[in-house]
Amino acid sequence: MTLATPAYKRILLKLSGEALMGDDAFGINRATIDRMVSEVAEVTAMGVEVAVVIGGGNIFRGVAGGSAGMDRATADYMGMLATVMNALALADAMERQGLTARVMSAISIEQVVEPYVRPKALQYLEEGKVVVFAAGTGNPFFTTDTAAALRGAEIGAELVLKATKVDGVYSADPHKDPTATRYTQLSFDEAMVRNLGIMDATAFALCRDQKLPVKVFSIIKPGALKRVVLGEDEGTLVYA
Ligand SMILES: Nc1ncnc2c1ncn2[C@@H]1O[C@H](COP(=O)(O)OP(=O)(O)OP(=O)(O)O)[C@@H](O)[C@H]1O
Ligand SMILES: O=c1ccn([C@@H]2O[C@H](COP(=O)(O)O)[C@@H](O)[C@H]2O)c(=O)[nH]1
Repeated sequence: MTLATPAYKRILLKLSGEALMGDDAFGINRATIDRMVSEVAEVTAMGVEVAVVIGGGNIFRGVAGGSAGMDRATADYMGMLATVMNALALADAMERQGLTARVMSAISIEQVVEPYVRPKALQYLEEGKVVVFAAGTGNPFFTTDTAAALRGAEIGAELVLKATKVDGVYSADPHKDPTATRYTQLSFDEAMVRNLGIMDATAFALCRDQKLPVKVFSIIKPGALKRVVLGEDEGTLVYA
């Protein structure tokens, strides 16, 4: 049997918090998280080093708290703590499927998870452990997409994989505009000029400046993660 050769040695996978809900209205759907983890296990089995940034939209978004009258920075800290909960659930699901996972938090919460220390994260990746980065960038007014760009650049990932509920970048939000069409690829500048809301401008700009390509693909579609890692035609490539 010939084993497929991955196109990348080290990747940064951004998992949407909202995608963890599955068909539920809120929180973490057990079957959904287990299925996502089994897809991650498939690519680690190919020898790919995987770091994950997990979102928090299934639990809390600072912008929603802010618009409801809360202090925005306080609401953002709540959002970051939501990502810690998701990271713990994800690492737990990984361990139950035989992966070794380490959660590293950008906010100090040492009784719960270890702090983010870059050399330690690199060591874990070299040892074949999956590193789950929690608490985003550790700063309010940012997003976990920006955390994915930041950590991706820091660890020398070759690609940021944005795993989400849609199968790529569209000319408009496909959940709002049924006539929107999907791009196979486009540049960061095009994505920013056209104000495409799939990632925030800070994340796009950081990836562009660091020449770190982003692949947007569906985490709902079975096997899509593996196909992206194998360099096959899947989702949308955003390049510098
Ligand atoms: N041009 C576009 N192309 C594709 N999707 C778009 C576009 N504009 C907006 N979207 C929306 O962006 C969503 C994907 O973002 P997603 O919710 O995964 O990111 P997120 O907010 O970072 O995740 P989370 O906070 O849940 O972790 C899609 O579900 C889609 O509705
Ligand atoms: O660096 C960061 C990352 C996240 N936040 C807050 O957390 C929530 C959830 O993150 P998503 O990227 O929306 O999944 C976000 O709405 C922010 O409130 C942050 O402040 N800083």
